[in-house]
Amino acid sequence: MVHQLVADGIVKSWDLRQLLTDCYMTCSTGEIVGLLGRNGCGKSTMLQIVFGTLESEQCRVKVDGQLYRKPYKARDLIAYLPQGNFVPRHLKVADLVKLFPVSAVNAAKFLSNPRISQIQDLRISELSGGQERFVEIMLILHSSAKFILLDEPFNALDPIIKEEVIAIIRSHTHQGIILTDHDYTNVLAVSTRIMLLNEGALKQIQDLKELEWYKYLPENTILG
Ligand SMILES: Nc1ncnc2c1ncn2[C@@H]1O[C@H](COP(=O)(O)OP(=O)(O)OP(=O)(O)O)[C@@H](O)[C@H]1O
Repeated sequence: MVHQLVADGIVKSWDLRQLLTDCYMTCSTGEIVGLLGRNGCGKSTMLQIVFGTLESEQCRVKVDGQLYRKPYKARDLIAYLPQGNFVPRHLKVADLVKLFPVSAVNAAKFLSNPRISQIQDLRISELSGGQERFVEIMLILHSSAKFILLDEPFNALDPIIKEEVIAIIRSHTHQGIILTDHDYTNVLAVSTRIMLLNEGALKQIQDLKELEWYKYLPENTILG
């Protein structure tokens, strides 16, 4: 069964500046929605509002028509990888699956990943920045949630690991994924649909040339 998340009428201001002006975002399971936009345009803000941890002037988040006021509190609904590191640093990698909502099957999959199994007995504080980010991405992707929000998943990862993460994200077709990252080439590579947050409005990108028209990319970046 395909599930659909709709975040409707997102309005958010900081002080006198209206950052998000009536944005409408959808994501179905099986989709990977790439959210692009310039620095400071409000991508992280939008993801936190959809997750439910940041208050907004207005936003209705519905999944399959049911309204959720605090989506993050609903069981198996939505998981969020924040921009900064979030796992407790004193814990061992193998113990994380006991703390986060991960099913037994998914815990086994998480631990059987070759990169994870190599470091499973180490504490988070003993990992490199890239290893820590990889662990966090894998943990969130292996949650039981129907929808996954990923804020800068490729940050700190080297090219080979980025490729692996792209393959893992693509394989999670039972979930709906919304991701944002400054590494736009990887966002374009992994996404099945692209949205651009531009001057407070969310634009559906049909033709990648539009990313130049909205001045997100320099002219002639997209060939053809
Ligand atoms: N707690 C806050 N108080 C005031 N302004 C804030 C707060 N949090 C974020 N902002 C402002 O909201 C704007 C959007 O921030 P946000 O982090 O959502 O942007 P972003 O598109 O994710 O940026 P980046 O691509 O640089 O990560 C920024 O101008 C930021 O200064």
